[in-house]
Amino acid sequence: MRGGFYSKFSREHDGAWQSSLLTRKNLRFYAQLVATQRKSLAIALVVTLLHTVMGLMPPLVAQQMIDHHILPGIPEGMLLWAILFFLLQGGAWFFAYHQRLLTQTIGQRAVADVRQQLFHQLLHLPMVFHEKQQKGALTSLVMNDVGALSAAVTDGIVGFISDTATLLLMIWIMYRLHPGLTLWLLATLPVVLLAMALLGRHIRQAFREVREKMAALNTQVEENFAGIRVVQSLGVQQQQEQDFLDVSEGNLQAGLKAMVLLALVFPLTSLTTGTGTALLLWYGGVQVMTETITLGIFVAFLTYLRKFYQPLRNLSDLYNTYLAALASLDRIMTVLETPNPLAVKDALSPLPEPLRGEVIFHQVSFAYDENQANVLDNLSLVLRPGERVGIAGATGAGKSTLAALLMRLRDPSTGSITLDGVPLPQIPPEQLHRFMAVVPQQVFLFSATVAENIAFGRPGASREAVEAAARQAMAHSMITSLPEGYDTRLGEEGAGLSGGQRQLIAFARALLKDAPLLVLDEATASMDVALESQVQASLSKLLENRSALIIAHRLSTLKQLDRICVIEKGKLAACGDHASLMKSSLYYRQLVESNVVSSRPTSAG
Ligand SMILES: Nc1ncnc2c1ncn2[C@@H]1O[C@H](COP(=O)(O)OP(=O)(O)OP(=O)(O)O)[C@@H](O)[C@H]1O
Repeated sequence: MRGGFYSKFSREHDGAWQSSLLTRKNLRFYAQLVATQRKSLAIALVVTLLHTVMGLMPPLVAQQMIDHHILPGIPEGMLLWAILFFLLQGGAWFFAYHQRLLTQTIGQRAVADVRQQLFHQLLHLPMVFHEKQQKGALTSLVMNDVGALSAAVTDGIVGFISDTATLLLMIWIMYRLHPGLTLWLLATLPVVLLAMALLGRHIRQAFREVREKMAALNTQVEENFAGIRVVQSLGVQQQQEQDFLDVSEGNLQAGLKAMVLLALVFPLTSLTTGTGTALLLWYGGVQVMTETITLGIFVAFLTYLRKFYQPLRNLSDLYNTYLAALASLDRIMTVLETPNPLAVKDALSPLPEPLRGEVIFHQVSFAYDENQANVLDNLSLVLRPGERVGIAGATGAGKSTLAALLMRLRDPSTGSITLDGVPLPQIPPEQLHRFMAVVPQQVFLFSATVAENIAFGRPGASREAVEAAARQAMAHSMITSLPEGYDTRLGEEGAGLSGGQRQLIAFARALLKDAPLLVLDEATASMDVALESQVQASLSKLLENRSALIIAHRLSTLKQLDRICVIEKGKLAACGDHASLMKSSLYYRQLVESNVVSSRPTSAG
């Protein structure tokens, strides 16, 4: 229940994080992120430079006041200098405020864009991708990793320029004031940089560990809640709690380690500022006494010194933030760049409307994994327009897989499936999915109202349309008996409804979609006998003017259909109506005799 996708990415990344700091790929991605906001970025940069310059002027004004007015005792003009000091300081604050607003806006917009891109990609990546991922890790990717990227984009670009400019300008001003004193101060720099680099490295590692543990914790929480029925019914809460405690402890320890290291940053900076100040007081003080420098210059230096280490610390923080983001960026890029084998292949050829609706499976073979045996084997089947075809077969014969291929949740390994002569991969997905409505074996309902769940396949459908579909699906009386009828809010994954009730809602959902082809995969399997009989009775009406592919075990369902096709171990064994199959297909006869295809109410679907 742990690690998986997320930690896999972390491990892959471990050896690479230092070298991949500024790869062209990463830079291109950052550039793309802010490409739509070039104007805001340019304004932010101008504002940043104004803030930098204005912020560094006041000590020079103070120096002028001390050296040219206070020490010689000339009060005239002092007020003007004081006003200038105030204006510069006020201007610096004004621009600092706007710089923050602008950079936050740019960063948050960029992050919202990435989140959107990721969500889009994840919604479109094929089942084979999702089956290999843990939901918690994907949630962590969309939330935490994108969040880590946010800091790098928000503070990164403008922050880097602002701090570098501040540092360089400050050194230049100080050098102009007194080169000797400046070089004296700069001499302390290598020690400070080395200390910061060493500490930074450990902090980065600690934070990476925190994020990995967090992802594992996320996965564990999500899986336990998603599988709460299993956990409770097996009575394994204690074991799960213990597992949680272990991961949580790991997370705590990693967090504490990171905090201890972070706590060292402030004393370290204070120590370096203190050392610098002590040196300046001693060396600079002597210079003042020997009149090598003026008191004004000395005071200006002291003021600059207080500001000197801040941009350095910012740059080091920024470096950490960027590296932290890099680990996330890697994971995000890997998902964004995962090729989608189900993507529309060649040039799209929108089907001429109205569709005839002929579906042809031509020599279709399919295996879930390259190394596994074919689940469908050279299967050819034609669904004529308006035809209702039943699919029968033993458990595991490949019936649901056939439906999944038709819905293009997966593509055949070999062979093709065409709709009106056009291969499915060339049909725009919206058009393909408008063509069919599905009632799957395992119904998924969202934590929304019953009405919203029914309207899921046709957003914006009116309440009347929703109710009409529910009536058609025999779901109306069940829904009106719920506490708030159609407005009853369901729990996550439809909690609060029985399996049969969920299937009724899925039926209504499919009918509201009003698609020309209805795919039912054991759609009545969870209903009780009475309800199922009602749905059965109205099935032929439901199927009026529609083609249908109906996977069923129930003889009464299959008998209503135009044709029954029997699948035996992934191969098409026979097709025909019930009577002819009983005569011609030994396998079908066996299915009926062994009650796999059954008229008894206990059988599924
Ligand atoms: N996601 C998957 N990954 C790997 N193998 C799978 C997957 N889904 C199904 N299979 C395998 O493919 C085979 C056919 O499964 P499928 O669900 O199509 O059978 P079915 O005929 O619909 O069975 P049932 O009547 O029990 O629903 C089974 O052996 C099953 O184990």
